[in-house]
Order: sequence, then C-alpha cells, then structure tokens
Amino acid sequence: MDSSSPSKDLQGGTAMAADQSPLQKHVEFFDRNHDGLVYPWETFKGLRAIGAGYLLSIAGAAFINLSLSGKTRPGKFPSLLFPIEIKNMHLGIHGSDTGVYDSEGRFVPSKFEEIFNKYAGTHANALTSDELTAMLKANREPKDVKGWIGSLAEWKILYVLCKDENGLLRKETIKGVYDGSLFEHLERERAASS
Ligand code: HEM
Ligand SMILES: [Ca+2]
Repeated sequence: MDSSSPSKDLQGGTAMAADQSPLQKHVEFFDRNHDGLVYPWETFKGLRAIGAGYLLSIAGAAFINLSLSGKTRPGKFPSLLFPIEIKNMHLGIHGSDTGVYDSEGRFVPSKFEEIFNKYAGTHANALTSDELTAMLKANREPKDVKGWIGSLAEWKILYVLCKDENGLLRKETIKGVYDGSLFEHLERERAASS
C-alpha cells in the first residue's frame, strides 16, 4: 500500500489532511494515533499529558466528546464510541466565543488582538483572572447557554492549566491555543520535568 495516501478507517475519518486549519491543529494533539478521529480515551490521554488531573480529564473527555461527536458527524448514525471527526471540526464552533476562529476554523488576527486591546488592562500582553471573566461575560450572546458553558469551560480550564506564577494568562500562551502548539509544548515540558 502507498504509505503516503491518507488512511481511512471504518468510522470514516481521514488522517492527515494536507491543509489543516488552525482549529484542526488545535485538536490534532488529541488524536493520539493520527487517524483523523478523537475518541474519548484519546481526549482523556491528551488531557492527562498536559497536566490535567484524573477527574478533570474524565469529566473533560466526557463533556468534549459528548458535545462534539454528533456535531462533527453530520448525517451519520450516532456512535456510542463518541468519536469527533477532525475534518469537520469547524462544525463544533459555538456562540459566545471570541471569534478568533472564523466559521471555517481559520485564525483571525484582528480578533486575537482585540482580546488584548479590550481586556488586558493591567498588563498589555496578558489577562488576569478578572479580566478573563470580564471577557467571557462580554462575549455572551443572549440565551446561548450552550455557548456560555462551552466558552467558560475552554477558558477556565486553560487558565487553571496555563496561568503563570503571577496568575496571568500570557498572550503567547493564548496564541499557542489557537495555532495548536501549546499542548505539544506542555506535554514536552512535563515529560522533561518528570
Ligand atoms: C485542555 C484542553 C483544551 C483547552 C484548554 C481548550 C481551550 C480552547 C480555547 C481557549 C478556545 C478558544 C475559544 C474562543 O475563541 O473563545 C478553544 C476553541 C475550540 N476548541 Fe478547544 N481546548 C481544549 C481541547 C479541545 C479538544 C480536545 C477539542 C475537540 C476535540 C476542542 C475543540 C475546540 C473547538 C471546536 C473550538 C472552537 C470553539 C469556538 O470558537 O466556538 N478543544 N479551545
Ligand atoms: Ca484517533
């Protein structure tokens, strides 16, 4: 078999699309076996690898896969294994977010800068916990409870795992969320320190 051709698996995922969107890179880390699908146990392993505790990793995996599996498998019969299809990752985008990922999962630099122009009052290149909370409140769209919960979970977990020694979420850390480099960086750091 030609090893350069993308492998298909039975669930219909396709590994290693040539041109991945930044959003796809954000989740690629969690696809531990690179088959284009993120199963709950992969989300769990990925969360553990970047320093989340056991319970947070279980809860996170359950929450992420339950909420994104159906959305990223349009028209398919629900799977009890709750895979997330990376090729359809943009379908998982919710409301009440920053808008830094556009509807196709591309990175929007002006929206990224807007986070800091609007909310980084104490330090130009970082958010305090209070500033982050203010941003989340301001981003809330009316009645979009699912979006509120999604954004809250994403940002609070990010804060807990990645704040610096002064309780600041740095701009470069947040950049790494959007381009997907942060998670690999965290995993390497942890591996090196243990
Ligand atoms: C510790 C793990 C993770 C953290 C801290 C995290 C954090 C974030 C953050 C901060 C955003 C930006 C939201 C915004 O711009 O307002 C985001 C977006 C997103 N993440 Fe994650 N994420 C994690 C894991 C995952 C996993 C495992 C998946 C799916 C397999 C995923 C799917 C998404 C999607 C679909 C978006 C776009 C949401 C939107 O803009 O509406 N994330 N994530
Ligand atoms: Ca996988």
